[in-house]
Amino acid sequence: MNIPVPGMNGCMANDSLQKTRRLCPPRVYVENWLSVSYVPYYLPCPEIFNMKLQYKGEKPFQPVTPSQYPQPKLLEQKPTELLTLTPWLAPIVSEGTFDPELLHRIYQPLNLTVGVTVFAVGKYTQFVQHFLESAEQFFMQGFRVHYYVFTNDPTAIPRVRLGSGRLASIIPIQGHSRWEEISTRRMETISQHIVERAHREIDYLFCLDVDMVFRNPWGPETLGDLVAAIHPGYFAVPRQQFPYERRPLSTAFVAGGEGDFYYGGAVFGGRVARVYDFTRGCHMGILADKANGIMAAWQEESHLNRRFISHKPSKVLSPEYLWDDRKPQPPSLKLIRFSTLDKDTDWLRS
Ligand SMILES: CC(=O)N[C@H]1[C@@H](OP(=O)(O)OP(=O)(O)OC[C@H]2O[C@@H](n3ccc(=O)[nH]c3=O)[C@H](O)[C@@H]2O)O[C@H](CO)[C@H](O)[C@@H]1O
Ligand SMILES: [Mn+2]
Repeated sequence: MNIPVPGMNGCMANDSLQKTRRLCPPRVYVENWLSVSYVPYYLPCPEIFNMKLQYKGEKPFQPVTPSQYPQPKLLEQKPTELLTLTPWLAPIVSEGTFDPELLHRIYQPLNLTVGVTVFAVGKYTQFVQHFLESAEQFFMQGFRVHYYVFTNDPTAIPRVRLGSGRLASIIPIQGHSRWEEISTRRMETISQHIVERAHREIDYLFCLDVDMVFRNPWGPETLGDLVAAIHPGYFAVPRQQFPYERRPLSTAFVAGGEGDFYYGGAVFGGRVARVYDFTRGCHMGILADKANGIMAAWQEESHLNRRFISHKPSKVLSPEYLWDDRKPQPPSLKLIRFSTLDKDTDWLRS
């Protein structure tokens, strides 16, 4: 009696594989009618090469969070001590939580190139010089850096002297009359730029606002798969008061008990492939909203916050990395690394 061995069925049963059939080894019958096959390791069994992994689509590799759990509070322990781990065990980076020299020695041999996208459309071109000069002083010192400056007016972008291993590309884009459109379109432009070009040129990418300035070192402690920064205005606020999009019609909708931190749209990043998925996902949400005639409360920042709830950042930057000059420095922040300038918003957006 011939008891088929499950693992061999594919090889033996396929009529089109007569040749293979001849190459399969004879079965050996042992006690209790157990059939055993001795299969040479390199037995040609061509159908295995036709077997493809069935990719199941996008599934976040992390706990999904419709569940209610207590809001993580950055100032949970003492008013001057920041939380250092999120509930999903991602580090929250702030001064004193890392050794900059050790991290430098760990990351330096990897020969990484870190990209930066920055948008300067219309009057916002005036921020580029200060942004780049301060970045040259403080951003990823000792690493290769590629700034991608997107603008509707390349002639208005100043030529800033860059250190060795650092370069800037000026990329022309279309301008839009409404500032909300300019800000929101960044998700689309960044994802396209990664596909068309940046994925070949950089390892990590940070996407930053231009109306900002670096004031202290920003180094490899910020590198991670997917990185978010806590917004300076909401780190001591109950989640119910976060300015999420609250209308269920929007794809950026966040329900009452949801949300970890309120993140700023001015700083996010990660490994280039992860930033691609992230910006593309946000862009899809923005497109769906457009089709439904709705603009989220804080434009792409609302979509970014929605996405970070279901696609948790692997690293969170404290407000040291996203401060606002219009606020006094609180005792909980030992230093300010990157901050929004006090700007004349009405004039800029007019
Ligand atoms: C600190 C922080 O998290 N800031 C966010 C916040 O307000 P902000 O007041 O910081 O927004 P903003 O005026 O800086 O605009 C965002 C960015 O878009 C670019 N831009 C905008 C308008 C324009 O005419 N030309 C131009 O180039 C520029 O790079 C600017 O930095 O909300 C915005 C969306 O509403 C974005 O999510 C910002 O990142
Ligand atoms: Mn800004």
